[in-house]
Amino acid sequence: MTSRISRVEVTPVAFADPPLLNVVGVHQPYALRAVVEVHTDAGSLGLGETYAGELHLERLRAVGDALGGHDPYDLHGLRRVVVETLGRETGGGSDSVGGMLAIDSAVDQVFSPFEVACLDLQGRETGRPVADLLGGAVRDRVPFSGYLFYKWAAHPGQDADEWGEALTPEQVVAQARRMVEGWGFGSLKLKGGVLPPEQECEAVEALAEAFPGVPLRLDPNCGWTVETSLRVAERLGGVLEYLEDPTLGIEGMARVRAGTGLPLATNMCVIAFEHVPPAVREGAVDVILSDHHLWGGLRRSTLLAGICDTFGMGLSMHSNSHLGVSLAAMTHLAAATPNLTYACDTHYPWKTEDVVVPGVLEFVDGAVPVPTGAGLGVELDRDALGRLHEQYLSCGIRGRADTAYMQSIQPDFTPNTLRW
Ligand SMILES: O=C([O-])C(=O)C[C@H](O)[C@@H](O)C(=O)[O-]
Repeated sequence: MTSRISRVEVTPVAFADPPLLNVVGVHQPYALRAVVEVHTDAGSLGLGETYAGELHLERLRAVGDALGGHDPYDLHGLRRVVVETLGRETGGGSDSVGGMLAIDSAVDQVFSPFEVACLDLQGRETGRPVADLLGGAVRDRVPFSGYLFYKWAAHPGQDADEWGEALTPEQVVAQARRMVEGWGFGSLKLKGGVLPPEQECEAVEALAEAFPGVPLRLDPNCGWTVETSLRVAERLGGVLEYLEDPTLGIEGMARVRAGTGLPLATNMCVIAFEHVPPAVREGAVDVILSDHHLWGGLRRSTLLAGICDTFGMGLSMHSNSHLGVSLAAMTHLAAATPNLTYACDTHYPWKTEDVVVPGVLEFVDGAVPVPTGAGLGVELDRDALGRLHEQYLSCGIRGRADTAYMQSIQPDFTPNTLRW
């Protein structure tokens, strides 16, 4: 008998997050995620993880309510349920709302954790890892990049965290050393857009000197004008493997790319399939950072990989603060993506709490061995899930607000987008 979805649980959680600085402000003391559980009448379970802003949670719950009786192997039907449910909610009708990027991208973001959960469930029922359901693993370990941030020593009113302050090139190098020694990362990415570009160039040059031969990336999240981007590209041309989102928009990125031989990467001007044709036409980017949370799940991310292959573009992977269910999904996806040409981003080393039972997702030489168990290969730690849910209820944070949080500390702060 075919199993049917009998129950969906959506549990928002909050986990401690250090004061990591970026172009729009600083991370709040807690990052939010939602854990999605899909249960069937046959007693099977599948897990997904996603963002946990309030509107997103509402949408997840609405879809969860609509999924009773659905076949967890029918992923096209699952997408139809998401489209119909969100369409009802917004007054829009179907997936072909074209130019309405907001609803298109909401469909992808809401669909993603349910698709991951259904694939996890299918894998558990068939005894196969999720990578096998995506075409099979082409690698048994997935390399990740050490993700460096400028940061304060502590959130206001708290004791210094174990990482300490990182505002100078020396402190950034010390942070990198800790990442490399602790996790074995073989490439490093610095989140920029925080300090004037000359200072960020000095930090990258210090990294190059401290870690000769290690591929480096700098990502100012559109903090710079085209002219500044070109100046930085010239200065760091011999040091970076790619420069990520130096400036705003497809047109701006195309102008930078026309003036430099340094590869340009993005997770900001190409974040949906409809952005690919103009980006290709304009010659805006060399590398796309995929993200299954944003691009509509694991199978659509493999579609994106095919498109990158077709157009000779490189493929890397983006991350936001996340927990173990997401890391497992990212790892299976990367394992089953032959043309993943760069080490993936991950925020994982920055978290001190998780919802999965430890032991499966251990970094070895900067890579995560692909879990070999059925499905995603990770199990929920129900005590931890309960604890982090309580933390969500008590922390008062209900959405990501890096700028507002920064302004509560530095009232005259405005985002650094195109500042320099
Ligand atoms: O590569 C990126 O743009 C990111 O990783 C986005 C994240 O939100 C990052 O900026 C952060 O965690 O502050």
